[in-house]
Amino acid sequence: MKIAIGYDHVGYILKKDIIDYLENKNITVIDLGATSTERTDYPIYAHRVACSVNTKQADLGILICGTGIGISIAANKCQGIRAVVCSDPYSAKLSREHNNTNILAFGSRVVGSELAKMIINEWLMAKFEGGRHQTRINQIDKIQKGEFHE
Ligand SMILES: O=C(CO)[C@H](O)[C@H](O)COP(=O)(O)O
Repeated sequence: MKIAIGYDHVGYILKKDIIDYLENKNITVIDLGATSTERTDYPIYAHRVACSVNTKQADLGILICGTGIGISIAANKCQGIRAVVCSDPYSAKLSREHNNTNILAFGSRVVGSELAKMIINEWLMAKFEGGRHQTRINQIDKIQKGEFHE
């Protein structure tokens, strides 16, 4: 399993704990920055991680900014990306089971390291259920392509 991770200057604070956690699970981490706590712009890293997932260089992506909001909004602008911002493990689990999310985002100003790890663990353990949920994902894909009709 390969996971691409991206974060801005605020997410930088949490990134080492998260990368260590993933590597301890024998996951290959593709670190796409940022490179320091110097102020930067989160869409850059959202785009890098989304491209890594879309080109299948990574199986999944993780994004961190201050709240997880901006970086997940940016990722969701990329075709084929279903990014979720989570601050609780239950939502993370359901986001995979029902929504087949391929990017998990969270905020380093919202969750601490231990809660972030619990969220990641639930997200990674969960499996997409398909069936009626696939129908809805197909509808989302069509909305993204401007091809959706009721
Ligand atoms: O959470 C974020 C986006 O949703 C950013 O991390 C946050 O907006 C950065 O703010 P600042 O430039 O003031 O440090």
